[in-house]
Formats: sequence, C-alpha cells, structure tokens
Amino acid sequence: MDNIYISYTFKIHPKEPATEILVAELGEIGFESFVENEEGLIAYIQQTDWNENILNDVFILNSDQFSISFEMEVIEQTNWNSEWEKNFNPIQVDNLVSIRAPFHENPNLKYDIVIEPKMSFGTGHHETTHMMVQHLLDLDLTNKKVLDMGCGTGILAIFAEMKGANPIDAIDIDNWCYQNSIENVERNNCSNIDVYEGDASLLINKKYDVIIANINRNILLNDMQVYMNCINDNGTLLLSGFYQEDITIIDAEVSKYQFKIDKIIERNNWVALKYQK
Ligand SMILES: C[S@@+](CC[C@H](N)C(=O)[O-])C[C@H]1O[C@@H](n2cnc3c(N)ncnc32)[C@H](O)[C@@H]1O
Repeated sequence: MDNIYISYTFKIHPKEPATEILVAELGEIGFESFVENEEGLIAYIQQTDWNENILNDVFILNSDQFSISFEMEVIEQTNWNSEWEKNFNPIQVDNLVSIRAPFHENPNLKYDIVIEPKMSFGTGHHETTHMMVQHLLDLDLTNKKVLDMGCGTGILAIFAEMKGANPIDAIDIDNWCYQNSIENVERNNCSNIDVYEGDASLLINKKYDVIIANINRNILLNDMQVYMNCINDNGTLLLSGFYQEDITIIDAEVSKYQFKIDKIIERNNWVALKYQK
C-alpha cells in the first residue's frame, strides 16, 4: 500500500451550505475522503486520480456567494497516522456508541468502536455514517444475516456484530477500504465478519435479513435490483449516501419490490432510509 494522496485544505466562509456542496462536487471527481474542521474542510484524493486542472470545473469555487481559498499538499503514505491524529475527533452517537481512533480515550459508552480510518470513508464524522449507526441501534440484530455494502472502514459491519448479527458480509469496491476493513474488524475483535473486495456482482445466491448500503444515489439505483434479490421477505433495508431531494427517485426504485419506508433520519440535508415490506 504505497498510495500517495493529495490533500486540499479549504477555508470556507460562510461554511454552510458551501461545505456540503463542495463535498458533493469533489466526490464526483474522485476525492475519496473528507474531514471537516472549524475553518472548512480537508479533502483527499489519490495521486493516480488527480491532475493539476482537477478543480477547474468545481463550480462552487467560482461562486460569489462564498469565499473559498485552499492550499494543496502531497501526503506520503507514511504520514497518515499523524494526519489522522490531527484531524480525527472522536464522536458519540446518542450517548450509546463511541467511534474513536486507538489513540483516543475510551468514554465507556455501551458500544465502543475503534477505527483507524487512514483513507477509508467511515469515521462516523459523516452524517450518513452517523445516521446508519442510529438506524442500527434501533434494530434487533441478534443472529441476523447482514450485508454491509460499501463498507468503507467496516464501521457498520463492526457495529452490526456488536449488536449480535451473525454472519456478516462486508463488501467494498475499493482495495484500500477492503484492506482497512480487515484491519478494523481485527482491531475490534470481530469474528463473524467476512470482508470482500468487489461490488454487487459478488451477490450471487446470497440471502440476508438486513442489507445496509451507504454508497451514493446512482450506485444504489443501479444495483438495487441485485440487492433486492438478496433480501429476505421480512428483511430490513437501510440506505444512505444521498440527499433529501433524492428520496423520491430512490423510493420509486425500492417500492417496485413492495418495500416501504419505515423511518427517515435526516442530518444536514443528508438522509438515511429504513425500509421494510
Ligand atoms: C459513503 S462510503 C460509506 C462507508 C461506510 N459504510 C460508512 O457508512 O461510513 C461508500 C463506500 O462505498 C464504496 N463503493 C462505491 N461504489 C461501490 C460499489 N459499486 N460497490 C461496493 N462498494 C462501493 C466506496 O469505496 C466507499 O467506501
């Protein structure tokens, strides 16, 4: 793993909604990971996905409604730990779940998830991860077969195991996330999770009680048929990675399979939907 990353540190004023729009635009052009801070945002892209004109078509940077400045830096693989120590603040969900790096103190909540995210998405900072943890908190996962599609750091699969799920498949298309999920699964002493590198094409002859997919609108729409072929009739589907305004198009797709929205969680315009039949 000798990936070299480029980081952009953006100073943004006023921060919202500019930060959210910037994350969406940067995500479209290959940026993989984002850390918000008080002044704005740090965004990371692999050098192999980067070119010197990469920001030319990012519309928000030319908006006269916001002031956005940035600095670029090349980050060698070896510096990741110190990068994360600087930028990863521990978080808590509903006073029940802590998501922290190994170097943070354990706040002794009911569930303690230790993640060394390096460059994988899923520190719990992101609204979508946070909301998926909230949905999972509500579910009885005892001995449920769970799929975590687009597992990132493996955080949701790990939390599912902590809540009693068994067995769990965690899949990510990205090699870095695959490797990082394996590391985090071990770090949290999980023994019921199998991690795979790949996409929906791996889901042949699979059946799950709960499918978790926090990816993005277009991939969810594209792969929904495969997911729905794998979900048991009395199963639960948790979807996130899209905005409030995308609910209609997502729901039009999922309702083809007679699943209905059971609960919606919203944070800063991002949503996480819980579906059941
Ligand atoms: C928004 S992150 C979610 C990570 C983690 N599950 C969480 O909730 O924090 C989406 C993840 O989906 C992965 N991904 C993107 N396209 C995918 C696909 N077609 N199949 C599987 N994973 C995919 C990305 O590599 C990324 O790690």
